Amino acid sequence: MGKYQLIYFNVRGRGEAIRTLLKDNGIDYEEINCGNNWQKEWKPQMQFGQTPALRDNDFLLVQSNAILRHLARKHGLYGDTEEEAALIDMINDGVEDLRSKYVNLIYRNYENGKDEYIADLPNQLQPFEKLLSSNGADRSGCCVGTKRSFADYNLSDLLDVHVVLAPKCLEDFPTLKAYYQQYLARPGILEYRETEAFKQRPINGNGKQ
Ligand SMILES: N[C@@H](CCC(=O)N[C@@H](CSC(=S)NCCc1ccccc1)C(=O)NCC(=O)O)C(=O)O
Repeated sequence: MGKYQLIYFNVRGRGEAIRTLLKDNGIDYEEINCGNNWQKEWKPQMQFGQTPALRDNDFLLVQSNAILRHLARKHGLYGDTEEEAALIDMINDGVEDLRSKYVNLIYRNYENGKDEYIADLPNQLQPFEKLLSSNGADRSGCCVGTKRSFADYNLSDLLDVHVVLAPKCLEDFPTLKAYYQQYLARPGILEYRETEAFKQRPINGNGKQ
């Protein structure tokens, strides 16, 4: 099997959960920055005219959550039972709901919407706190069961960008805070976050965070 190619802009955005899954699991991949000639060269190749995309040999896949699930199926990151897989899907869909709200704030309503968004953030984080508390995720670092899943990389990245937006947003959520600190302490994540590639990469495409 050839090396995976992750085709995305040089931002964290919807690509970072994929990058951290690959890095933390020692899965080799090539990063392709499609920003240089997006409209003419890359956009027409994409099934929905969007990125991120994962090239897996001759197989090209778009939609960030489909990419996460594809890698999870191939690399044992989708739980041990059908019920665990369903719960992982449920949490990942919850992550997608909040990520969509975050993306809309960042790109469409930052100046006027930031204060209201941050004020409502506890209501958005509470369901994750309750779900992860019921699973002892503060100790295991796993949102479902006792094995990390693709939803852990997506949720951890979501918490990461929200801690930048609202540094104290986890102070009232001890499980989420411990779970996020567990993520940051993972050797693969620590090593990756020390790279220049990570440090120089903006969170979003418009410079807002
Ligand atoms: N559902 C898709 C969404 C992919 C997506 O939005 N990709 C963006 C890049 S990732 C991202 S979060 N972009 C934010 C752009 C945005 C601007 C304004 C409002 C909402 C989003 C993209 O390809 N833009 C270029 C283009 O469409 O020509 C996925 O999860 O991969």
